[in-house]
Amino acid sequence: MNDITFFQRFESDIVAGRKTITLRDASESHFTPGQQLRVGRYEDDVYFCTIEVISVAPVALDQLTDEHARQENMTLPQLKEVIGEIYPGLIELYAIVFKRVATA
Ligand SMILES: CC(=O)Nc1ccn([C@H]2C[C@H](O)[C@@H](CO)O2)c(=O)n1
Repeated sequence: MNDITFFQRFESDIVAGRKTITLRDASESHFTPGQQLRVGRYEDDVYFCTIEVISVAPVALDQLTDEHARQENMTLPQLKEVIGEIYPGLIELYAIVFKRVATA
């Protein structure tokens, strides 16, 4: 059983440590620092790594910076486009900072 999923297209960035943050809605804001999460692919729920949560903090869409984008391994326009596709109309997000601690 996985604790969180990511779209398959982000798997290689997470495993390589290039993606160290994810922006989620309130339904996934309950994770706590120090918690280790089994990570699966959204499309098939296949486990691919374990991450440790470093921090969870609210962030508004218009407060996103180039630093958030860098941690996502994207540009800021790319990040805002992705968020708009996943969470249309959502303004209040939660930034989950993490590190990968194990791979499948
Ligand atoms: C079900 C669901 O919401 N799955 C998600 C949500 C977000 N992501 C990724 C996409 C971006 O890189 C960031 C910011 O939302 O997190 C995801 O992979 N899967």
